[in-house]
Amino acid sequence: MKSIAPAHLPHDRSLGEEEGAAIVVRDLSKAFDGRVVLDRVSCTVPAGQFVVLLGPSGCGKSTLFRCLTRLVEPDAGSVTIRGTEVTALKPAALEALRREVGFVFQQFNLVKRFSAIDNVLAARLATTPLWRVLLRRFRARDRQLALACLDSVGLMDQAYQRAERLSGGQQQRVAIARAFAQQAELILADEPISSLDPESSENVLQILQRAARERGFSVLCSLHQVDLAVRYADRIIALRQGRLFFDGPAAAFTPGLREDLYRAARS
Ligand SMILES: Nc1ncnc2c1ncn2[C@@H]1O[C@H](COP(=O)(O)OP(=O)(O)OP(=O)(O)O)[C@@H](O)[C@H]1O
Repeated sequence: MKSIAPAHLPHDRSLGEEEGAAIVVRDLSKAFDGRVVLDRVSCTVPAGQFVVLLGPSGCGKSTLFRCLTRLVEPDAGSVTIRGTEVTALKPAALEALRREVGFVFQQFNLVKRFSAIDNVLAARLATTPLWRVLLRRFRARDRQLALACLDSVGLMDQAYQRAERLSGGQQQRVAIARAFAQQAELILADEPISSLDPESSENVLQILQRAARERGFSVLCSLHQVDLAVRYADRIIALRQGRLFFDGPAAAFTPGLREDLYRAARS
């Protein structure tokens, strides 16, 4: 890995900032086959903020995402989610923690032949007795919650439509409604708009931004679209060649920094 300049950190990261944070990453490192992909990355996702993770292709964004819930095991460093040190958890506790995180993926991960509402109800599986799942007899309160979540992403009128009949943007909104229905308060969205058209992309980002501003969710979302990141995010974390390049308010991510971030990848 090439040597690069130190990270741009507009704030001094104080312990105060980490207190009550949704995610605290400390000195996280990961190598694949001896090649360093994350190199002592430290960053913070404050509670109740919409944070966008940026960086050139191959800089380690997905690896960082996966390390957060140990879908990929980091080699060193720590991750703390809402006060729990994820990197110290035993398997059962790790499973329980993962159920408390709403995941949104690029490929939506819906059951295509199920209706929108049944896909959202999948978020309630962990707390629903098996017989109810098998007979698709979800509790009335779970159905009400699922409908409210679909309403909050503008899809109440599509609740009984099969997922496969919805547009890509609508399917991604169902996936977000499913994350809301988990009542997880932390959403990890890995490139959620990469297969969407511009209008649907903005729609999805508005929903994630509102989830933070109006509902107090903490959202970490990786994107390739810097313009959209600057417009929608409260905070930006940027990686370059596996190292932290920037961690601060979106307003402090200047055009010069943006140019540096992507120029390094081209050189
Ligand atoms: N399981 C793996 N085994 C070996 N190498 C891997 C593995 N996962 C990722 N890598 C490598 O790690 C580097 C970082 O990959 P990662 O997917 O984290 O980057 P990214 O920033 O998310 O890229 P993109 O924006 O293109 O999705 C890449 O060089 C990739 O080839």
